[in-house]
Amino acid sequence: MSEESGEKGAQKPVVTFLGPVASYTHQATLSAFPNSTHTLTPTTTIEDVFASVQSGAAARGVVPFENSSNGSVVFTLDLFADVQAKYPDIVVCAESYVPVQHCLLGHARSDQQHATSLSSPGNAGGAGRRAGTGVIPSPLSSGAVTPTPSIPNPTKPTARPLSDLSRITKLYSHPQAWGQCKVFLNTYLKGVERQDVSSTSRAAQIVAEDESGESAAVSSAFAAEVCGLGVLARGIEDRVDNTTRFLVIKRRGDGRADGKDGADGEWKTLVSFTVDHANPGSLAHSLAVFEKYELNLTSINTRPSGVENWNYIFFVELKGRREEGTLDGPVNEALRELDPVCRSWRWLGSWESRLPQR
Ligand SMILES: O=C(O)C(=O)C[C@]1(C(=O)O)C=C[C@@H](O)C=C1
Repeated sequence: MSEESGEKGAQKPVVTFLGPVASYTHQATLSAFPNSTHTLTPTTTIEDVFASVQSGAAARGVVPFENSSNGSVVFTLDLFADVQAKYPDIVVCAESYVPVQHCLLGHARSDQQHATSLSSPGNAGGAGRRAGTGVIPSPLSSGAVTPTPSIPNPTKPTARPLSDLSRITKLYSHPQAWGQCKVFLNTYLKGVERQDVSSTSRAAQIVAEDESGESAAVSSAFAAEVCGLGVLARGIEDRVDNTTRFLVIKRRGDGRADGKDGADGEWKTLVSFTVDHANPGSLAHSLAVFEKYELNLTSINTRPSGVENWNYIFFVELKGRREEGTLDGPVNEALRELDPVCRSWRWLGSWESRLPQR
């Protein structure tokens, strides 16, 4: 992403992001839009980000799109699907990859309390608050995981608790985070109730407000600092290379794409389309137009169409660029040929790839 997005003038351009502050989305936003040149405004939901950009209240918005181990952020895909036509002008103009290292945050116990709890007979015997749930008491455990039907081949968690977790009865996080920390959570906090909230930093805020000490959040070390929480475990994600891709959105026609014009960098394009499911070959014919113009499809996602059960909207990402305001180039050619073979389609933006080169 470049810093060139947003309007010029006396006022700093507004960039909205999924907040509150200290979310991973905030980190992605800071990496692209410094505070010194932009007004960064947190919103409560991903939909709020779309709404503020669509209305023009914000010049740019930053939303999570996909995680390397847990897949697509379906909330964002559904907003791009835009069944109610609320966000017709939203297009993607940049992307950012952020390494995500999750922590378990809570109220750290005093040394005295901690020592007492670790030496209590309940914990030494593996019982304690979650007796019978198969929880391995921490931090005395071996870190081994018992196979379950959902995890037939478990790996050991790489992280170990830094504090006693036996009093934790409720976990808060964004739903995307659970799937990124399966091994740690199933090992040390199996059976503990999980509450989905709007973001990982919101989870940290809620836990900070709960002085009982019985709740914990899957969130970031940054959020621990901002909310004054302790880090009960660090690096609890299943994979050390856990990374989330964020997209920057803008209104169509609002300035050029946030890349360097004329740069040799690789470009990506996102297109959505629906097909007539009763017509054999309609999906295959739709995909074939991209092959005809040698456009390399790098991903396909589907979501329920929202119109009729068992009908889908397809999202394809491809290598290539459609410049706003032109009708030339292979992406435009392919879209022209897509038109008669699909039911509906929408160009959702072209931007310069920021995928780190290996
Ligand atoms: O930005 C945040 O903190 C979020 O809660 C969102 C989100 C996501 O939806 O992917 C961002 C990064 C992590 O992958 C987990 C959650």
